[in-house]
Amino acid sequence: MLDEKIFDSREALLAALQEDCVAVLDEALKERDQASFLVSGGSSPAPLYQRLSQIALDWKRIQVALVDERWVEPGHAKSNETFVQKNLLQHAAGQAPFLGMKNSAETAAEGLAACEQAYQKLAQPFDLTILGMGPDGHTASLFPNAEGLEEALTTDSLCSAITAHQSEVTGEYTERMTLSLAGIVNSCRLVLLITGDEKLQALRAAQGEGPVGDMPIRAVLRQNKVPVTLYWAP
Ligand SMILES: O=C(O)[C@H](O)[C@@H](O)[C@H](O)[C@H](O)COP(=O)(O)O
Repeated sequence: MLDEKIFDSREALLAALQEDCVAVLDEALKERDQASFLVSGGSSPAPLYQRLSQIALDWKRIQVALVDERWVEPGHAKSNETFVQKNLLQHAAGQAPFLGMKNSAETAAEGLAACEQAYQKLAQPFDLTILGMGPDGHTASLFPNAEGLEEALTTDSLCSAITAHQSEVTGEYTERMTLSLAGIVNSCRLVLLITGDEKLQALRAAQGEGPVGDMPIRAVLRQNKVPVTLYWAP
């Protein structure tokens, strides 16, 4: 079941989503010592993170962690860790403890056990997870028919290693670490943040019939464990 919040502009979407994120995190901090906030990379969430970074939340009690990562070193232009450091972990949010996915292993598959061990220490279930979606129907780094996708959709672990088929969407960085489906639904709230008509059309296609493998976002849309809220603007 997808709760849809449709906005006339990205500005209106960002204002509403910022407010909703703050409310969820604030509420979590009232109930527990530590909250956990799982964040995707990509271009869509950048303005949201920039807004949230300025908000006076009790960030030192909010564990920020990645939804997925390209298997590149921090500092690399395509590193989600660097993207989150630059866009979210600034100003007030600079106090937040951060957990990335990239470690010293040669490959994501070799780094999986250490990543899993670290992620198991996060406050669970995650209080809020921000997901994006590509026009190919991927979310996190669950890419269509990727190597490791079947495992990522069935494992009980929080994390999975994926090798995507190279496409315009993946670019050359096809080796990924990602939350598994179990990791994604190990959240109290899921936000799906997409903009533009192309992605809305892709979402509508994903809501139709068809194999999860072709559009992995379908696994998130078809589960009924965690509420998913769509935030969309043109
Ligand atoms: O590592 C990544 O790129 C993201 O985690 C990925 O899953 C992203 O959410 C989608 O690709 C949408 O990205 P855009 O918002 O840039 O379209």
